[in-house]
Amino acid sequence: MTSLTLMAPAKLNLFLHINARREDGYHELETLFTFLDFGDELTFSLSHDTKIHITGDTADIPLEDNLIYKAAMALYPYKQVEQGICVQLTKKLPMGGGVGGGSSDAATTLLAINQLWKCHLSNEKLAQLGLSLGADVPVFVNGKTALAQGVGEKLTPVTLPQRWYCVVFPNVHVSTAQVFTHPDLPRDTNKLSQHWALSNTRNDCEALVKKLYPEVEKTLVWLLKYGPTRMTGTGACCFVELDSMDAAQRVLSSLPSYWQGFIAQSSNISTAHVQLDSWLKM
Ligand SMILES: C[C@](O)(CO)[C@H](O)COP(=O)(O)OP(=O)(O)OC[C@H]1O[C@@H](n2ccc(N)nc2=O)[C@H](O)[C@@H]1O
Ligand SMILES: Nc1ncnc2c1ncn2[C@@H]1O[C@H](COP(=O)(O)OP(=O)(O)OP(=O)(O)O)[C@@H](O)[C@H]1O
Repeated sequence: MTSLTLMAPAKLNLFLHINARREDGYHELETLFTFLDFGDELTFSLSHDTKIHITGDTADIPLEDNLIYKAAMALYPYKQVEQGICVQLTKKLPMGGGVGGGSSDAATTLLAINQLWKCHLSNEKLAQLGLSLGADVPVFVNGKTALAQGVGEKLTPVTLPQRWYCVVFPNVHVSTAQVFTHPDLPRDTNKLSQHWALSNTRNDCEALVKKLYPEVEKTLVWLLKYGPTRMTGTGACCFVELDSMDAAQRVLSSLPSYWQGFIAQSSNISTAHVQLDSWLKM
């Protein structure tokens, strides 16, 4: 088989605690990742030459900066076939939105090309290669709901109840590096590895991002009418947790037209992995 279509699902950080800043500037954190059944769509096919081609919704990202390209390049030394790869991207996740779109695209690319180029690398090796592309890539490669520690690479799988979410993108782009280098970011939350309820946790970036981007605060205040609310990652997306698809749909229907949003159900296994398993059984 020479082609494969997989989702690159969104993630939510159900909480994000920052425990310390390391010598290299990266932060020790504890965060609970869940996957959503909504994401970008990527179709991979072997190319007629030896190059890496990306078509579709590539926005204005230069080819060499695209995380899909970087992921393909990371696998290039392990390639066991002559051909290169064509990747057709349908982007549904807001870029720099805190839902991990770029990292998820990179992880899905590693999983797919590992098969098409017959690299035969384990998921552990793919996660290790992925970590150099972004702190969130390993959790997407691993594909299981997890508590992440370290800089995001030490993963402990956890099983969470499936819930519905309405995710809102407030139309502001938050730079992850700006948040992590800001002097006002709290960096001394104590480690916590149980009592993960939304009510017992927080996102340590939220107060700072609300201050820097009032639109994020406005979004959180609006969502709070409907249920427990939080920002994901370093923002700007915010989510509300709901009991049913109908409840999530009601929130989305009332969304002011100047914001974008989507609804999705959480899952303990990433859709990319479910799809890859079915492809392998074909
Ligand atoms: C905060 C999270 O969104 C939680 O899911 C991620 O850990 C960020 O993941 P990401 O966007 O893939 O992050 P990277 O591309 O690896 O890093 C972007 C920037 O964030 C900062 N960064 C990131 C992760 C981390 N544990 N500590 C950091 O200080 C660094 O300044 C880095 O230059
Ligand atoms: N395929 C890609 N899709 C999205 N962004 C990409 C891609 N390739 C490179 N990038 C760059 O990576 C940056 C971060 O993208 P991403 O969507 O992962 O951010 P994010 O949702 O904030 O992630 P995180 O929560 O991991 O910080 C973008 O601003 C963009 O310039």
